[in-house]
Amino acid sequence: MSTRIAFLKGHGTENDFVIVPDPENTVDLPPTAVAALCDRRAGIGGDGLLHVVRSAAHPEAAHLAAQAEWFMDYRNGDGSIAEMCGNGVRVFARYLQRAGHTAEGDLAVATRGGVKTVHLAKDGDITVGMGRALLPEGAVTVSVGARSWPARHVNMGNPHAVAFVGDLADAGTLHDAPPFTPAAAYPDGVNVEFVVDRGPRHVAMRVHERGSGETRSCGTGACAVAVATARRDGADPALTGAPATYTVDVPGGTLVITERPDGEIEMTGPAVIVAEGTIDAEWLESFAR
Ligand SMILES: N[C@@H](CCC[C@H](N)C(=O)O)C(=O)O
Repeated sequence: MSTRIAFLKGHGTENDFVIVPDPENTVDLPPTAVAALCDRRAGIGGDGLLHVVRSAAHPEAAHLAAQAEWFMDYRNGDGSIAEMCGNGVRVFARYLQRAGHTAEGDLAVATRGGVKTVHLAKDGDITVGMGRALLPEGAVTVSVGARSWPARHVNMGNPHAVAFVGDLADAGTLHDAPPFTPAAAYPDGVNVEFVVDRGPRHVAMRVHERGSGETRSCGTGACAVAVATARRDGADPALTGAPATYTVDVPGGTLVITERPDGEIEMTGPAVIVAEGTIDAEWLESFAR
């Protein structure tokens, strides 16, 4: 009988993840294996994968072990690595709570984008301290077909380009990554958000994610959108001295983002575990080389 590897499936506002609990970092997960697991027809299916590892057992996180017991080794659906995943970190925390590794209250999670503090309510939404946004200078233009819009750079640990459009349908099918001018603006790729207004401090977005394609939500993207919208609205908390809270609708639900005058950003949203099972290790190993 072949060995089996545990997995779970979860989502946050329908940004969905394969979760692989691997406390001692013994499961080989090269990009080909991650892409196979995330394949929606031939695998389990997901926008990305959450590899749950003790920080002390992972070479990229061992230096953070004193601050955070667990490391979110996040991978995009194509197997590429990203610095941070805002929906993923909530689902990661929900898994740790369900597995009995943490209780309600505050939990520190190590990510490639630094240590994040997650606040878990018993059954309710989860709030994450997402850190500060960086707003690099410079302009880019994002295009869909013959139309183009200026986009704002916002870095949430990972790169985002935020474009305000007249209608979310303007983004088209988003089957492919929208092109940029200048083309070399994002040598490591970028997540692109298209945004419309819904009301006072209330926007809606669609996103094309680096490494995953169009997804139904992106937590870091929603934070980038809230930050870019606050600057557009003249509501930059560093200038007004008042927190700015935005409701961001995504195709898979709603996220609430608050930026404080010190620049710290909090995101609140749901996180749900929907299934668990086992992966055939022989099948997975067939993608390892
Ligand atoms: N969906 C995530 C972001 C995942 C990483 C992104 N695709 C990247 O490559 O930067 C989120 O909820 O933040």
